[in-house]
Formats: sequence, C-alpha cells, structure tokens
Amino acid sequence: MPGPDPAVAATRLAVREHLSDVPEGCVVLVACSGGPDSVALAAALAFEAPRAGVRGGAVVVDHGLQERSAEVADDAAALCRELGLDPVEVVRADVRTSGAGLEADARSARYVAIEAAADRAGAAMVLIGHTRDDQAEQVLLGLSRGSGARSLSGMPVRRDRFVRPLLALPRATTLAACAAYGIEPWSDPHNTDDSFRRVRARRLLATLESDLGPGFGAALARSADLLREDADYLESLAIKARAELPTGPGGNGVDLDALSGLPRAIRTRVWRLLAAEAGAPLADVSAAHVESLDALLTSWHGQGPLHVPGGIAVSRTAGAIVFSPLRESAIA
Ligand SMILES: Nc1ncnc2c1ncn2[C@@H]1O[C@H](COP(=O)(O)OP(=O)(O)OP(=O)(O)O)[C@@H](O)[C@H]1O
Repeated sequence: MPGPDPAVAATRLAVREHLSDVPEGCVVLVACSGGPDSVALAAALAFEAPRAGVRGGAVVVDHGLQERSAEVADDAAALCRELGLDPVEVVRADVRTSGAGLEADARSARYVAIEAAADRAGAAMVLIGHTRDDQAEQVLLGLSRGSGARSLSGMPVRRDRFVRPLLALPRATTLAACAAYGIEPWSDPHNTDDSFRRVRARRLLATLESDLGPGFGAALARSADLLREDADYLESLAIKARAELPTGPGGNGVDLDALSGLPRAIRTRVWRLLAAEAGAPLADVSAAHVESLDALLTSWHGQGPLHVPGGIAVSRTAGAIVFSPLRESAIA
C-alpha cells in the first residue's frame, strides 16, 4: 500500500513530534481559521491524536469583522468535526479598537478567545498554523521597522501551551496537503487586501524569492532562529546584570554609574526589566520608550521625569535612576 502524500506525511510528523510531550488522555486543540495552514494542521491532529492517546479538538474564532464571518467559522467548525475532532467550539472574539491597527486588535482578541476556549476544554496544548513563510514575513516586517534581535527572532515554536508545529514547513506544503486530502480551504479576502502591511510583505517576499533565489524566505526564517538564540542569551545576561545592580545613594532606585557602565545591548534589556518591575506592561514598552530612558544616561540635559506605560515616572536624581508611580512624582 502506498504511504501518505509527502506533504500530508510532513504535516503529520510535525504534529506527532509535539504530541509526544502531552500526557495521555489530555485535550489538544487546533486553532482553525478554515485557511489552508490551519486546515492541514487540523487534519494532521485528527490523524495523530488517537495514535498518541490524546483527544484532538478545535477552536474556531469568529472575529465578526466580515459580512460572512459567522458562516465561515461554522464551515471551518463543520470541517473539523468531519475530520473527527471533538470537542469543536466556535467562539466570538470581542475586537476592541486600541489604536494598534485592525490586524493587531483582531489578533489580541483572537488569543483571548482561544485562551478562554482552551481553559473550558482543559486543553494541555493549542496548535497554531503559522508556517515558515509566516515567519519570513514577520522578519521582513521587523526589518522594515528597524527592530532588534528579539523582534527579528520572529515567533517561537512554543510559548506556554501555544505550539506552532508547522513553523519549519513552507506554506506550499500545507497547500499540497489540503489538495491531497481533497479539501478546498477558505481563502481569506484580507490576504489579498493591500491595505495590510503583512499582505504587502508577503508579495514583496515572493518578489525577493524570484529575484534572489527560492531559498530567501527559508534564509530569513533561519536568521530568526539564530537571532532568537542570541536574544535569549542576552536576556539571561541582562537578568543577571539587573540582579547585581546596586541601589542608588540612600537606597533609592538603582545606581546611576553602575547602570551607565553596562554595555548597551544589556542596558536596553535592563531598562525593560526595571520598567516591568515597576509595573509597566512590557508589551506596551516600545523601543522608543527604551531609547528615551537610555538618553537619561547618554544625553542628560536635565530632562524628565519621563513616563512609561502603566502610569510610571522615571527620574534621574543625584546618583540614581528612580521609577515611581506617576501621581507621586507629579505631587513631588
Ligand atoms: N479565526 C480564527 N480562528 C481560529 N484560529 C485562527 C483564526 N485566525 C487565525 N487563527 C490561527 O492563527 C494562525 C495564523 O493566522 P493567520 O491569520 O496567519 O492565518 P490565516 O491566513 O487566516 O489561515 P491559515 O493560517 O489557517 O491558512 C492560523 O493558522 C490559525 O492557527
């Protein structure tokens, strides 16, 4: 008997490798949009879950942003059930405008909805369908913003219970797997909407691949892996440096000279650690915030106190850098 189609086999192997980490009898969900990547992933999970002794289910998010979104979500859920996944839940995301852009707002709402569904199902793991092409696009977008190693390292294979088994596979593999199953996945109209930066990055990547060679996307994804190792190591050094920073004169804040003496690659990370300790939500502390904090050391001209997200003021005093709640410093 011939084995499965090579693309199907590749997606199944990718899922199998992660299911071996899941205790028997636990639930593993796939986050399925109905698009080719997550459909190929759903089919692979449906095949592998019983073999690994786990229960494969799905969660489909209806963002409510397109006219037919409820229908698209129901179709994706029906497909997941046909594949044999159980439980399958459709959840409505609560997309709130934050000023970060529609794509980012939809993503945040999606992850909140998926987390809640995963809690309800008692899921040990949630599979996400990002591929190597998504990773390459992410790196390209990071380059367009002038990002550092952490952002250029793209998406990790695993964070908490979220896992991206297809991250090393090209999108061509998921498309081929869907074709081999005889499934016609949903084609998101947003994926051809040029007003989204990601869509333009995807098109640019195709041009770069044709001009510089078909390995260009894979090379970007490889750079992301290398940069992640570097960023992880620098972060571990920054944690150590923070722990060793003495307090400023009179026990206030952190010692100015010790902080100034750190290499910049460590110092920028220490600034983020200090902001987090003071209660700033790290996701909201931008590179621009870190730059202006660092200027308290590198181009001091009496500026401040500076404000960082979370209602925190940062001041340079004689010999120290002090983080304090905004109201207190406004009174002071
Ligand atoms: N509406 C949704 N419901 C559930 N999961 C989703 C949804 N949208 C995206 N995801 C998850 O996030 C991953 C990446 O999202 P992205 O928007 O890049 O995918 P897509 O183009 O909509 O579809 P796909 O990645 O499935 O081809 C998806 O593979 C899927 O795992």
